[in-house]
Amino acid sequence: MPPKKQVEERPALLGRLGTNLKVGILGLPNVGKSTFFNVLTKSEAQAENFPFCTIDPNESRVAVTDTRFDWLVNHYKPASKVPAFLNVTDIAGLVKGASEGQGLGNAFLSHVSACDALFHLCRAFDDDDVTHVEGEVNPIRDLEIISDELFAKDMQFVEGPLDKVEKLVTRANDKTKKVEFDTLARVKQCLVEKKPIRLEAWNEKEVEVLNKHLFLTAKPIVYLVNLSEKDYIRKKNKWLAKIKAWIDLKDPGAVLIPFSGAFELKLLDMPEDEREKYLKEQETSSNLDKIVHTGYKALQLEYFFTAGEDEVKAWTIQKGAVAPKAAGRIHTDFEKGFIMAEVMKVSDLMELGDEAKVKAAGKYRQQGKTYVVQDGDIIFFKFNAGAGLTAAKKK
Ligand SMILES: Nc1ncnc2c1ncn2[C@@H]1O[C@H](COP(=O)(O)OP(=O)(O)OP(=O)(O)O)[C@@H](O)[C@H]1O
Ligand SMILES: [Mg+2]
Repeated sequence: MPPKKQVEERPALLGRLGTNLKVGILGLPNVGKSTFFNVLTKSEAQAENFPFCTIDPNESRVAVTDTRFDWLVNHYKPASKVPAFLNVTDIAGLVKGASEGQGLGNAFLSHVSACDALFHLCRAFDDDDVTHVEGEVNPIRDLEIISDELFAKDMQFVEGPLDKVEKLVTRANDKTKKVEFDTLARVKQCLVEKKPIRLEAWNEKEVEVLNKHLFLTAKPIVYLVNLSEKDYIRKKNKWLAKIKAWIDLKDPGAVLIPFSGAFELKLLDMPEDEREKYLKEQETSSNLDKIVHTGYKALQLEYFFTAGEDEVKAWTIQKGAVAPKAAGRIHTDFEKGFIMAEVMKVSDLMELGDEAKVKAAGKYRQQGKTYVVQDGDIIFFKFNAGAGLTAAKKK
């Protein structure tokens, strides 16, 4: 007998389609979420020492720093420069029982649902003046509380659709719903086992089903630990190793980044020269850039550049986007009339010094419709705008 045809295991992206994705800040009340949001996005959301200070979500965006972008700006000296941005949402604190309506309950969870990845912020700083809703500081317990609420909410989400599709498959013998039924049944099994949906391997058809539901435990998480300034500078805190062990066990592969709201607030208030002197003295640096990069990556976003004397710009795309899709970011006509993409790597340009040398080295390539755009490509699109061949102006 010939071997059974295997289901194609192509990696497919879990989550919403599009480039306007956002990271939400998740955590118990009063752990420093708004403080983090403010120092990150230079905003002035209310961040005071009382639980449920934030009720409605605050949204802002922060530029993604990139030395390659800076190099291009320095090289082309363009009239306009536009980096990539990370969209960030500060959400209300979640408490034990939120999935049953405690605290802000379901309103809160719908704010989480509207985000595509999460910064899970937990508190590891001691300060008797800052109220902890659970009494004393214990980030492991806090991580468990939040994680349990997300599992509980997903269980509520899956039960209705699973029930409905189960009836169609088992009673009405509707074969077209089989994949949906199997997928949702596996979702339920994951939740029973307390395995986040994001950790399970799904094929493309299953991902399609999952993306209709956008479960909370399907969203990637970056763990941030809010430390006192002193602990952040000395890179020591009694909870860090325990938190790392918890993540390795419950969410293997996820990233942990230490952070300090108090330290970042202090930096923000300093004039630049003073800040530099202080950082040198303390032999430390801010982790905000690293957090932004990690959040952007968690959203499965990347960018290509267009670069010229008019403009240097980073265009956000979803990982794995093919050239016409990327062209469509600039203008829908670029996608519709796509002919080819002329591509060079920013690393080649930086290494060789200018475009002519990149061309001479054979590293300026023409790519067709199936080309998967790579992070850091510099692209010049050619497209047909109906009345004949037009080259997209280098912007
Ligand atoms: N690393 C830190 N060390 C000491 N105090 C901090 C630190 N980070 C934040 N705080 C303080 O903790 C208090 C609560 O902060 P914040 O309002 O940012 O929390 P929140 O998580 O947004 O709360 P809520 O859920 O109520 O909106 C504030 O007084 C803030 O200054
Ligand atoms: Mg807040």
